[in-house]
Amino acid sequence: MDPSELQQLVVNTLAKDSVIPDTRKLVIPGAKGQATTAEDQNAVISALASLASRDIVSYEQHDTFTYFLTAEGAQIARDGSHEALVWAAVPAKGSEEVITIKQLQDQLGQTAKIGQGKAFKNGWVGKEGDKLFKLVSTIVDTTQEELNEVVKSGTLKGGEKAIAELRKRKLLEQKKSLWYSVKKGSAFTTDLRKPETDLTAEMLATGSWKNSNFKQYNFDADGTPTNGGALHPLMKVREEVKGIFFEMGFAEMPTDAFVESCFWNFDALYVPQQHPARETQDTFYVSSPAKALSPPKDYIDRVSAYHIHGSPDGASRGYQAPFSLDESHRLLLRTHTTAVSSRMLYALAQKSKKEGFKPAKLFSIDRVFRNEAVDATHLAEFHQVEGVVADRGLTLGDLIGFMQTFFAKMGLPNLRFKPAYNPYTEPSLEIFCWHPGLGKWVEIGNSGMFRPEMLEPMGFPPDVRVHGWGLGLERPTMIRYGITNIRSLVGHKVSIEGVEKSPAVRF
Ligand SMILES: N[C@@H](Cc1ccccc1)C(=O)O
Repeated sequence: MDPSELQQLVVNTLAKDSVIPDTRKLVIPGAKGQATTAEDQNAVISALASLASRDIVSYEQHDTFTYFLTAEGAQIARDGSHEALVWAAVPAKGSEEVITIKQLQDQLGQTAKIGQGKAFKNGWVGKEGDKLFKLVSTIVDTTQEELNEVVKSGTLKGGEKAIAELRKRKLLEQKKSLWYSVKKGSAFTTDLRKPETDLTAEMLATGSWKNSNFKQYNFDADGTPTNGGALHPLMKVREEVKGIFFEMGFAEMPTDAFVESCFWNFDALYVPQQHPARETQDTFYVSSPAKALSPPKDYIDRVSAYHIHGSPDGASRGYQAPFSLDESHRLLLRTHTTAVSSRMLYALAQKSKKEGFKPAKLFSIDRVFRNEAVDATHLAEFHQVEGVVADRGLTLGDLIGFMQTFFAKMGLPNLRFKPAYNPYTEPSLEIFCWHPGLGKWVEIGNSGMFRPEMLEPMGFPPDVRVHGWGLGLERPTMIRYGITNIRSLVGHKVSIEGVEKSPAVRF
């Protein structure tokens, strides 16, 4: 039967009778008698499930065991039980006819063997010597009757014990079958047309809207996700960090030049030309173009003099090592954002010569490059956050105070500092924060007071001090999002879906 016809039959029956106590009794118009068989219940349940999903009906499932005959059972139902066949084969008492056990076995074979015992036990058959005779003139073959009842009704009125007995004798087999009782649902209707979801121009024109069944609005439905762009988690954290800098009165430095000269990346920062960090294992050098544009001549001369001899007043002795202009003009991928700070501080110093010194608070957040072995926590390119403050008479206390405020705003109120070495700062401090998740102090950044050997050649007034700090963007982001392998944050293994679903960050 067609599934939609079956659905219609169900609702029509409910409209008439208000309940269907047993779906096995559903009557199909035109067909006679019991309409749906045990097998039909599969079609019934799919029709009911579909109606119930629209609240048109509700139903309950029930189960019943039905029974059918084995081949031997079917034979007995037709011919009679073995014991009845034995009884039928032996003569009445006192008859002329005589049959011995042996003759009975020749005549009935297996049946004689199986049936004899029961025929004796039932008191149907007796024995004189080896001759058999009937003890009663009529018998009731219960086994045959029961089996025929099963054929007719699928079960036995005699109940479980009788059924168990027949199953033990392997005359019956049992099958579990399901059936259902059905009631009207909260949205009961006999109109099963699929509800319309759109009101069309055609419906209005033809007037068919008047008789249409419209689907209800579902105000609880989730909207379709919008197909817009999504910010990468790193960029979300960057926005938050930027917010902190702006809140603290910092201006953003331009960080668009990934390629820098050795001069701005190292020399201007008083990093000795013989420093191991300049070696190719740490720095990506650029081969083409081979040479950077020259920085202002007087400035490079002063930088060179400080590198070789130190300050004119003798307070610094410099590195007492050669300074190569060729080395200065090499190009590289910047290894830290302090390359940007050096350009900006130089520009600030030039401006103060003309206009007088004005304090400055500058920050940058952008990409840097290091020729490092890539592993779960290191990439060859990553992001640095850097803050630089220039003012008259700044002290180490100002730097520490600034960092405490800054990191507290990032949700890291617990800081510790450890003396460290940077060629361009003295003193230098490594920054550690307490990581409650890991239960230990983790290093998050590096900081210090920029050296006079760096600031004096730039041309700052002598009492101007500059301090700064830098940190990676990746580590706080990974901690924030619970990411343990950096390659699931950056690179070709990043899941776009993960990026789209990553929540916004609020420190
Ligand atoms: N440039 C340093 C960070 C730093 C910035 C400013 C001052 C001191 C240190 C680094 O790469 O780790």
